[in-house]
Amino acid sequence: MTLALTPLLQARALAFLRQDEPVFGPIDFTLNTGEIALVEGDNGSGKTTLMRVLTGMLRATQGEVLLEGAPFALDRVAGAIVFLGHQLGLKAELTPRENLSLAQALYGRREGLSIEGALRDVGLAGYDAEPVRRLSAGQKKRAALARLLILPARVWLLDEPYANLDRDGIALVNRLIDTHARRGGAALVTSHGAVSFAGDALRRIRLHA
Ligand SMILES: Nc1ncnc2c1ncn2[C@@H]1O[C@H](COP(=O)(O)OP(=O)(O)OP(=O)(O)O)[C@@H](O)[C@H]1O
Repeated sequence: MTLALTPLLQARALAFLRQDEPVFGPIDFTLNTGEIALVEGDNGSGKTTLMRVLTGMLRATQGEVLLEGAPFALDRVAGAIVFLGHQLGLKAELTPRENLSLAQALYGRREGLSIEGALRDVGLAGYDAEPVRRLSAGQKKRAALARLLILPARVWLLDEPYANLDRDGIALVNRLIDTHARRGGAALVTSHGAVSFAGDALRRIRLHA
């Protein structure tokens, strides 16, 4: 199937300043359906800050963000963007399965994949009834990856998604991103290494400290 190239996320002259000092930008980029962009930059160059601006956690100082062609609005973020950051957003006392049910209650449901299926895909079958606090760091990351799969949002913002993962887990992240892009989603990924997406859809956005 050939998907029409539709802009899912656009930044125009986007910049963030702290106490009048630029943290990043101004930058321009367009992320279309099926595209994967790698956000590169040294420690402190503003990669996480950019992610926070794109999820609405921080307000841009300059420029604008367009979400599916329309001006960024917080009430549209939940259905359109899913963020995987350093904080995984999992409730420690709930099991992975309960966490995923809660996420679907809040942010909607993607058709065609059950919670059990998603947990199986990320290698957590058998751990789905353990509270998250009893999982290893890599297993927690896998539970957070399963959340990407069961939500309808087409834009994935992944801040260091490879952290705490073994080789198999790193390959899993690459596979999930690649499949998501092929199905018409898009991903913006920060990483200090380990990126090897299949296909030639990878683009690069460079931030300077
Ligand atoms: N809450 C905060 N208050 C003040 N300054 C902050 C805050 N968070 C980040 N910064 C500063 O903003 C700059 C960019 O930080 P950011 O975390 O976005 O960088 P990064 O590119 O993600 O870095 P890394 O590669 O180390 O993860 C840094 O100089 C950092 O010290």
